[in-house]
Parts: sequence; C-alpha cells; structure tokens
Amino acid sequence: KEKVEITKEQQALVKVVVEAYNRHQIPQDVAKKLLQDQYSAEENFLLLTEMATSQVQVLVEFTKNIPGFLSLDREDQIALLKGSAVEAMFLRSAQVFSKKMPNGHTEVLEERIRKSGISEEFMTPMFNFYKSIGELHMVEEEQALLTTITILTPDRPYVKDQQAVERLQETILDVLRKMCVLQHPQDPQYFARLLGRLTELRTLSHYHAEMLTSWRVNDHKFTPLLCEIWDVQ
Ligand SMILES: O=C(Nc1ccccc1)[C@H](C1CCCCC1)n1c(-c2ccc(Cl)cc2)nc2cc(F)c(F)cc21
Repeated sequence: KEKVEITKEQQALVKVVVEAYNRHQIPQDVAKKLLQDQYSAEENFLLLTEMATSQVQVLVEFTKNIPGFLSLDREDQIALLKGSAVEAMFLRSAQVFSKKMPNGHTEVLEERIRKSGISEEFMTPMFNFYKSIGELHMVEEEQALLTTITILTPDRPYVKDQQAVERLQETILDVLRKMCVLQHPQDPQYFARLLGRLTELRTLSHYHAEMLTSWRVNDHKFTPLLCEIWDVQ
C-alpha cells in the first residue's frame, strides 16, 4: 500500500490557495440576505448581477494567489478567467448552499432561490448539482483546490499555451488527490467523484445565459463586466 504524503511545498501551496479562497465570502452574505427577506424578482436579479460582478473581481484577486498563474501568458490569464467565471460562481453557490445551517434554513434558502425569478426549467439541474456537491461533504481545502482546478482548465477557448496551464493544473490535481486519500481513506473513489462534479458543473454552466435572460423581470440590465464574462446582451 503506497504511503501517501503531502510534501512541505504542497502544504505551503494549499495554505496560500485556501487563505485566498476564504477571502471571497460574497455568496455567504447573499445567503444571509436571502434568509432574512423575501425579495421581488427585480430585486433578486439586481442582487445577482451585483454579486456576480463583484465575484468576478474577487476571482481575479484569487487567481493572483495561484502559484504560477501570473507567470502564464497575459492573454491566457484572461482566457482562463473568462472561461471559468461562470463555473466558479455556480461552484461557489453550491458550496454555500451545502454549508451546514441551523434546522430549516436550507429549506428556506432553497425556497427563496426557487422563487427568485429563475425560470422553472433550470431548477432541477441547478439543485441536483447543488445537492450532489453537498453529498461530498468537502472540507474547505478540497473546495478551494477544486475551484483552482476549474480555473486552470487548459481547454478553455482562446488559450494559446495549453501545456503551461496543464502543468499548473497537474500540480493542484496531485495535491488534491493526496488530500482526498488522506481525508477519505474509506472512499478510494472520492477523488474521482470530486472531478466528476466538474463535468456536471460545465453542463449546468451551459445554461447560464438562458437562466439570466429568462429571469422573470421586464428589463434584463447587465453590468459591462458581466456582458464581457457572461454570454449576455
Ligand atoms: O448570488 C448568487 N450566487 C453567487 C455565487 C457566488 C458569488 C456571487 C453570487 C445567487 C442568488 C440566487 C437568488 C437571487 C440572488 C442571487 N445564487 C445562485 C444562483 C446564481 C446564478 C444563477 Cl443564474 C442562479 C442561481 N445559487 C445560489 C445558491 C446559494 F446557496 C446562494 F446563497 C446564492 C445563490
């Protein structure tokens, strides 16, 4: 049985990534707001566009802490951010949704999201994904590293030097694999299941533009940054 060991530099890498990851708390605040009050579809749409806009800004800050990211070609850095922003938002939403909350809070949160203005057809795929993330009971290191792996996806549109991205992603995959073995010794398939969620995440993210344009509001106004990042307007 191979002895799995996380090296000193891998520990340092995880520490940097987790600390950077914990700095972006936005959706926690959204969850709190949603639990406090019931908002109209207009208010929810505005809340989402504001939150999603600041999430992109926070994502840029987060990537600066991914070892090696700033050494990538500048245009490739933009392509990776552009290509992963929506997935990172849904992954973050899923992680907030699956956080342990006092009794009944998750049900209220789910209800508020169901009534937020998103059209019915997207509810099932969205909540199926949120619940499948919840079932994994990820620790925060796994959450941070999974988000990092999503950002470092080599085959995003317009990435020129895919090998350079692949090398960075492999570094993160290696430490995540070891962490999963150490964290979930009873479940040898855990790492594979974790990566399998990224496929579900990509599928859900395909709907994002429709989810926004079909939001039950009269006027769908987006910020310039969201028009850049999300395929809207
Ligand atoms: O804000 C959000 N997500 C966010 C995440 C990361 C960073 C910034 C924002 C929105 C809310 C939803 C209800 C109306 C207000 C915005 N949000 C979503 C969500 C995002 C995009 C689309 Cl198209 C559909 C749903 N799923 C959520 C799960 C949660 F537990 C949750 F708490 C907030 C959630």
